[in-house]
Amino acid sequence: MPTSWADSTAASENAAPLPSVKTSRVAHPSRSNYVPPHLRNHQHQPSADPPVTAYAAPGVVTDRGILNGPRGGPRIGGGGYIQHASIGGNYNSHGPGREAWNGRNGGWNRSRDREANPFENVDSDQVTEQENGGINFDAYEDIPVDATGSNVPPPVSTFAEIDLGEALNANIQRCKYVKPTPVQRYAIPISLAGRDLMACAQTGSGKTAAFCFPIISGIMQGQHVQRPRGPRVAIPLALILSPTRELSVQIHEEAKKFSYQTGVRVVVAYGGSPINQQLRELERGVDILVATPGRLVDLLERARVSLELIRYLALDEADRMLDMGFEPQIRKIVEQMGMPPPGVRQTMLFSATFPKEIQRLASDFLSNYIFLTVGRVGSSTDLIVQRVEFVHEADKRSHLMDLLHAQRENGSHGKQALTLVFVETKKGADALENWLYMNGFPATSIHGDRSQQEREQALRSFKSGRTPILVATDVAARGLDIPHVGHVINFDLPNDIDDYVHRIGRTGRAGKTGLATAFFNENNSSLARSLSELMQESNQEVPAWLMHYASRSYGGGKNRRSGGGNRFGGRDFRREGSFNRNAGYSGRGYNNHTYGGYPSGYAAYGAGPSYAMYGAGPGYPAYGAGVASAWD
Ligand SMILES: Nc1ncnc2c1ncn2[C@@H]1O[C@H](COP(=O)(O)OP(=O)(O)OP(=O)(O)O)[C@@H](O)[C@H]1O
Repeated sequence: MPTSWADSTAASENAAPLPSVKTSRVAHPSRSNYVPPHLRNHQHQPSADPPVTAYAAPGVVTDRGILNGPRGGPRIGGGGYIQHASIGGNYNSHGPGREAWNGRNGGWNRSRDREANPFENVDSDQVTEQENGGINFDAYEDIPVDATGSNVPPPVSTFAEIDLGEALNANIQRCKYVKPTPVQRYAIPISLAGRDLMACAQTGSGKTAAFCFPIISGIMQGQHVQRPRGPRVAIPLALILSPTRELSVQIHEEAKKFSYQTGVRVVVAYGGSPINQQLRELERGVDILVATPGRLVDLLERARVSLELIRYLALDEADRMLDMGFEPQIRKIVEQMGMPPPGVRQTMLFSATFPKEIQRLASDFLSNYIFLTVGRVGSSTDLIVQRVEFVHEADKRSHLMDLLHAQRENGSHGKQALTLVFVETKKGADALENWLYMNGFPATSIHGDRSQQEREQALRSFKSGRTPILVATDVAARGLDIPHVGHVINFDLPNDIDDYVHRIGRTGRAGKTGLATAFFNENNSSLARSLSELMQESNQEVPAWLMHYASRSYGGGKNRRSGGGNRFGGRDFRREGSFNRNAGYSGRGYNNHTYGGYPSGYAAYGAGPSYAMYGAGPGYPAYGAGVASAWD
């Protein structure tokens, strides 16, 4: 377990063993005040978020109100964030061509629109934290990095080494990003060189900026074709797709920060919220469209968006996007709606997990791409302390209660430390939220049966700390970057180990430490092997009983880790002899660069022998051509 990157404040909430449990239970709230979940949404007035409520406040708080609190307490309603809109200053134009296409075409009508300053809303705790140290990059120095493909552009060590444009650099500073994270160091130069990319890097390691920066910079500096001015058709230059609405909202917020005063306009479109509002935003011009697939297909079918000038396509959580549920929609968007083909557009796929079969599907969307892994593919970060406890189904609730009481008594659930509890089903989420409430724990929930308004409200309430427990289905498993999540509890374990990786990745982000607890029982036997492998790879203590289960289990069809072994290296599926789609992928010119713990100065590039190994870090053996990956 390495030292924490950043999070000295979280020291109390991570590695220390959970203390002895429960003493007293909180008195049940008065039933007369109890409002069941399905009715809670209808009785509140919009208001701004009140101050964070102490965890054991006398009133039990849900995301929609204090249910048994004192009279006159803060009312909680469905209102949005308070917007402190201010006027954006000059729109800097960078590089030739920017004015040419923006002023007259599909771009932003600057004279009419004033750009709100997205940095004015940044929560002050976050800023202070970042100013006080941000990421401890020392923890990254020996992270193994592997890049396969032809002529891999060299990485950078600082943002200053790359020409991202003055306005974007100013925003990077406003974000307090002092230097690029490892995935950014490699991915940004690759993308700026115009190359397609499939990138796999650990949760919370800064992938959003890794694909946003090159897109924004490219649009700022690019000579783009003039966009015809259709009456009502939006013609973006870049499309960023993500699997969930909340993640699209988050990417949009991030991208707006990065593109502040660059002249690049970012719009978001996602399901469950009024389409008319989104259409109005689109009509005002769009350079980068962030969207969920379903809503985008709707907009395309209404002919309100055209993809014919897409220059950049990014798929966040790309493996999820190409997994069974989404693949047909993604294929439709990418292959059948007029988007320029691979090689004409630039395509970037990012995730923390990339199963081999998904890589194969994804390669249809890419041209001569580079496969980049930063850290071990599909691994969790070592900064998350993982515990697995054997808990029978019938004992789960009381065990959860014990954990929460212990947290409370230890003061590790302070003002901002949040707990995310994953369950398998939507009904299960409602039931557990309810039960927590009945036991005096302020909780809210997020799942697919709640309205979008309720989902967003729940997330706000959780982020603000007003309801510091969020019960969630997998809808919250991927991508969400919620500061101060100190503990992720897998009340129900997922069936797929990759889902586990994403779930626990909601803590231990951006260099901070975190704690993940899983309740395991016979029903999870098929996960035992992949879970124990994952834990071993992340230097976690694996209980003997789990090893025992693992030795009896053959892995499930969905547990792609089955096979064991150290999986670093050899995971670009093109390395396997069977892949024959494009002769260029094998043999000459297809090189492998492994940078095991090299902080800078990557000497060898280009025409080395195929699968050459550069600076392999200790413990990360090189896999040559034809060596099977651990997924086999
Ligand atoms: N260069 C940087 N310096 C400091 N902080 C950074 C830097 N890059 C990103 N961050 C911060 O790190 C956090 C995690 O970033 P991000 O959400 O992009 O992670 P991710 O890799 O996409 O995670 P996930 O796999 O869960 O989607 C964010 O709060 C982001 O602001």
